[in-house]
Amino acid sequence: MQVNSIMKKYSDSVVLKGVSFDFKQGEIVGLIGSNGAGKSTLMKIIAQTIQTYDGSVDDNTHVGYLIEEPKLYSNKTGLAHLTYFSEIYGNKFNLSEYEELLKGLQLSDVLKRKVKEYSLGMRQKLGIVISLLNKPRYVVLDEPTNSMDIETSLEVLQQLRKMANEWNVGILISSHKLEDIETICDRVLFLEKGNIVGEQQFNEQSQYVVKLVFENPTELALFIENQKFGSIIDSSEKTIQIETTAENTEIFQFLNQLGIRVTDFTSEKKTLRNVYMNKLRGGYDDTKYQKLC
Ligand SMILES: Nc1ncnc2c1ncn2[C@@H]1O[C@H](COP(=O)(O)OP(=O)(O)OP(=O)(O)O)[C@@H](O)[C@H]1O
Repeated sequence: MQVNSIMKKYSDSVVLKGVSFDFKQGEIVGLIGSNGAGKSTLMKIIAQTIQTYDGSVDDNTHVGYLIEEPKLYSNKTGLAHLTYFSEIYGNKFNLSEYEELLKGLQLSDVLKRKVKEYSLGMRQKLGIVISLLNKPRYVVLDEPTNSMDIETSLEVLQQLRKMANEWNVGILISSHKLEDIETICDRVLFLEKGNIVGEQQFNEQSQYVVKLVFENPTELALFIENQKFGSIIDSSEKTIQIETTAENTEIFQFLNQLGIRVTDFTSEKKTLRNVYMNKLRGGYDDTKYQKLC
């Protein structure tokens, strides 16, 4: 799917300012950004529930979506919802096709219960299954795990990964739960004030951000000239930061070979939270998260 230069205005306020990106079937792409950044608006445009905007979205004819709360009927059972929504999409609901998914989401045993007896998380999970009923090539999920506990979120994320792999569905998922995004996504887009301001690719290997402080600029220059650990993300007179998959011991051995002793060394696992906070939000202030009462 190709999203081209999307612009959206509400009255005088421009909430999307020319957003472009693409994503493939089978790929899971995360969308993160502050409150009001424009994530839901962008997702509604892709899902075609908003139709007035500038720009274009190619290949969005087979899109399933769950944006905000799922629209459910409290007096109807889960099964009745699946039958009803399948019919809306012109299909007959075939339980065997969705059995594994429903089981994986712990919904099989509650399908005959009325939705008014469902917890928030169960409703959300039913909404996810409904979004998959029209055999979509792409699914857009706006904060699908926001009302779920850690274990339930993980169950859902596992099932979404399976859907992406086995049904070749491309998934665009937004969340403020960065750990969820990090667990499931192949790639993450950062949306701020209506613009995509960054992108992060995930690979299998752990990445570290290593900071080294040298005794003098000459030693720093010697290190830069010879190092093959990874890309340099920042450097000053005696300090350097690199992104690397190397373990600390490998770096120390290398420094020994060069005859260099550093005056400080820190290594931090690169998480989505520290990339997001450091690069895009001007730093991560840990003190804000100290006990507040
Ligand atoms: N129907 C609407 N009419 C007017 N303004 C709207 C409408 N829907 C959204 N907005 C405004 O558009 C901006 C983007 O909202 P949107 O819901 O897309 O952000 P978001 O990134 O999904 O936020 P959140 O993380 O809080 O869900 C906000 O300033 C919001 O107030």
